[in-house]
Amino acid sequence: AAKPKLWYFHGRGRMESIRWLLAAAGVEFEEEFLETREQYEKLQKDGRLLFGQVPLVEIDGMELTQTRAILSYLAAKYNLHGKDPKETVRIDMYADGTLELMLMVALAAFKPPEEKEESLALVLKKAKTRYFPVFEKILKDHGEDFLVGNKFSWADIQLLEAILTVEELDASVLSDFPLLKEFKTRISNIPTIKKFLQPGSQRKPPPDSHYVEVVRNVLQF
Ligand SMILES: CCCCC[C@H]1O[C@@H](O)C[C@@H]1SC[C@H](NC(=O)CC[C@H](N)C(=O)O)C(=O)NCC(=O)O
Repeated sequence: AAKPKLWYFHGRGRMESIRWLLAAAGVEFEEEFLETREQYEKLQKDGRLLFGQVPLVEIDGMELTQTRAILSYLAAKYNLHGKDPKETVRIDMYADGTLELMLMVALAAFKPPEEKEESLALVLKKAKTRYFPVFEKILKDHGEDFLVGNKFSWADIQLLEAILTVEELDASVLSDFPLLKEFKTRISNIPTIKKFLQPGSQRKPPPDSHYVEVVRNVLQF
């Protein structure tokens, strides 16, 4: 079967969680990077963007947009969702929370310097006081290796992405969360994830000014 093809900017943004999920599932994917307004307008003109927006993922003969919908489809397809609706809703709850935190980081890149610093400080505060304590307690309460059903799921992938992203803001952020530290080591050593964390993988770097400029130019905002 054809490899999934991802259409987005050459940066993290809303697509990075999709890259993480595919990589963790051991699925090879291709990428088309939007660099010009013309590319974006052609996707729109060709009717490939449901609401005129990217991420766009071509997979299984479909053209999928809406990040959460894409992630849910991929989680189900690659057996990274729950075994029943009760497990799936917990995975969705945990993933939704970490996705919100990731989006805050992504959007901060587009703010003027002082606002950006403020936003990232708020991300760190929320990670330390809202999100990470919740996940530390979940791991403590059920004493299992994974967040849900003692089986590796999309929620674990999202949490690792969030931990590594927040550590880029403050390397000591896990000092009060011993179980999250162990979780990070455990999940990072899963072979497909270990490979994605090596240099040269399709994982994208933090946003830089060039990336912000390209996105602004393509989306004209
Ligand atoms: C670091 C880059 C992430 C920040 C920039 C991204 O976040 C968004 O604010 C913009 C981009 S992503 C690009 C943006 N896509 C979305 O907003 C998708 C939202 C959708 N609900 C989803 O979940 O996929 C876009 O196509 N906009 C065109 C426009 O709406 O007319």
